[in-house]
Amino acid sequence: MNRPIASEPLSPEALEAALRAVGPERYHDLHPFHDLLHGGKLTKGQVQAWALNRYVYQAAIPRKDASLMGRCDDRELRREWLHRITDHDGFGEDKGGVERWLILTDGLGLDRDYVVSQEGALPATKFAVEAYVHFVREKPLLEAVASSLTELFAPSIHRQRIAGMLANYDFIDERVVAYFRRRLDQAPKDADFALDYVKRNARTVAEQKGALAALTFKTEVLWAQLDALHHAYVCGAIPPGAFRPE
Ligand SMILES: O=C(O)c1cc(C(=O)O)c2c(n1)C(=O)C(=O)c1cc(C(=O)O)[nH]c1-2
Repeated sequence: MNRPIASEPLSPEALEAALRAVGPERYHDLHPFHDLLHGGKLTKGQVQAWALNRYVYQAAIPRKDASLMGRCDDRELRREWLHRITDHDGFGEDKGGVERWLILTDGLGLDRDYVVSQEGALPATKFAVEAYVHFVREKPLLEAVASSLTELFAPSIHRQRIAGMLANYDFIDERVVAYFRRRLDQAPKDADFALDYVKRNARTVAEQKGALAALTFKTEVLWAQLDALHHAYVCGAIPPGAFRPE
């Protein structure tokens, strides 16, 4: 639950504490699908399904960041936000995070064109991811920034994933987990900047409630994707047209 905000705005420190408290209650590291994934309990086909669906999220991140920049009058914020797009799409020699994700799906034996086409992704994955892009495009800028704050909680799940998947699956190697190693450096810088921005700019009770609600919304975007994976690939209710492991 979000901490209730009374009639007085929180201090920046108390707001930070309230934002950080969302993670232990709602972040997707708590989802049972992640226990299965990191604990080596999935078949290769189920891991393929996760990677192929998660590609939809990866591919949308630079679009949502471009949306955010497209509506931002603050040059300093744009300067700081810009590298998020190149982190994923690449710049010059660096082919970027989307390419590293495709190295992961290549390593799992998935056909690149099929992954990139997103044809085999679950309906709920597409809806959840697109809801995030729309949220960032349409909500107040402060809430758009706050919705990225799940990244405060990402390094710990990336560390768990690297260690768990390397230890538990013979089809996972360093090349496949390179995406997550890179995020260990990138995510904390992004999250620190976004947190500082939210603390400086969420001054009224309404703005602080909006920031907390944005972060909660984002945890739901992530949770819904894992619910869909669990339903389809653990419970076995694969929707028509979605990827079917061999
Ligand atoms: O593997 C994960 O659990 C995870 C979570 C998140 C997140 O919390 O949104 C991101 C990422 N990874 C990630 O790799 C990434 O590039 C990323 C960007 C964003 C964002 O909202 O801008 N979240 C995340």
